[in-house]
Amino acid sequence: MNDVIIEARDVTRDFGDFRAVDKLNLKIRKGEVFGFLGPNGAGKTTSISIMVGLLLPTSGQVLINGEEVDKVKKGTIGICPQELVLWDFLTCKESLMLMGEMYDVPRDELEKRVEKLLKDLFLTDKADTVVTKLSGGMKRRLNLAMAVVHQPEIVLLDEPSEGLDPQSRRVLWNYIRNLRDDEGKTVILTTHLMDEADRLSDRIAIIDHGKLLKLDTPTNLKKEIGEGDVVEMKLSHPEKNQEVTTLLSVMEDVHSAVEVDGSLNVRAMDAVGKLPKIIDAVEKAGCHVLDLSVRQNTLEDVFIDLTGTGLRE
Ligand SMILES: Nc1ncnc2c1ncn2[C@@H]1O[C@H](COP(=O)(O)OP(=O)(O)OP(=O)(O)O)[C@@H](O)[C@H]1O
Repeated sequence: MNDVIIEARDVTRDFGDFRAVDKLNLKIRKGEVFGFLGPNGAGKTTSISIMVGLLLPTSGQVLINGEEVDKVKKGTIGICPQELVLWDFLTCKESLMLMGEMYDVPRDELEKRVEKLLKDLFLTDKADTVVTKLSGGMKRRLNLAMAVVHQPEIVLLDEPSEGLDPQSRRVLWNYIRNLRDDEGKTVILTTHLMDEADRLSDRIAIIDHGKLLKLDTPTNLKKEIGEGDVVEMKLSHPEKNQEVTTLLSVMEDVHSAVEVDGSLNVRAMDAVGKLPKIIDAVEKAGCHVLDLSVRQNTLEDVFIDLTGTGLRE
């Protein structure tokens, strides 16, 4: 489990004079689900594309199983890109068979594999349906099946939940867990959904503006910013948000107070017990609370703590 399967060393990628990935150093372990979490444009797709050899870095190096990424043998990696790549006029079964043939999967093995994939991804009753007649969620599931038909060691999923309804998302999440638990695959995924990163990943790399800000397990990431709760408030006079934030930041036992998308987020131990004092501070600034909720720390709070802004999604 602790064997390193992919290592990025000082990976940097420029597009003209724009730096999309800035000195990325990380190791992905065999058999883990590794999540890249960051807002749109953070550099997730660029990073993972370099890590699996789809894109060259401007500088730096990527090793897969200790070898330069361009020497890795065909079929080691299965890629499920953000945009669907499907053959419109083939059926689900035909698409999977063709993909398997392209990877030289032996015929009898391939037939069994295709049957299992259709079943695992709830596409059996669509086996003979052409791609153009599938729903968006079915197309996404087929796209994933096509990425893994040849049993790659590493599976790369770029924003796999994009556009999926909650039911399809659950099917997908269970399947991703199965890939790790039953098939021993290493799964790398990108997402800007905190919930998805939290529930699926063994470890998460939080990136923004091309830089790796933090890498740890979801539990450790949340622990690091402190146990406790977050009070979210909307004030009657948003122009006073900054003033109230300053007042709250210096209050005893308040870890932090920041403005996020027009609301105030206050992190504190025993936030409920602190509410009278928090509300008092708001009133002292000459406004009142319009809306208030108390919740536990999430990865978004970790992100805010690291960057001072929300995930913007
Ligand atoms: N081929 C390219 N040419 C120029 N700029 C690019 C190119 N590819 C990516 N970029 C820029 O690099 C930055 C990172 O893009 P990237 O697609 O890696 O982000 P991302 O985190 O995957 O975002 P999203 O969640 O929107 O997919 C963006 O500012 C993007 O505009």
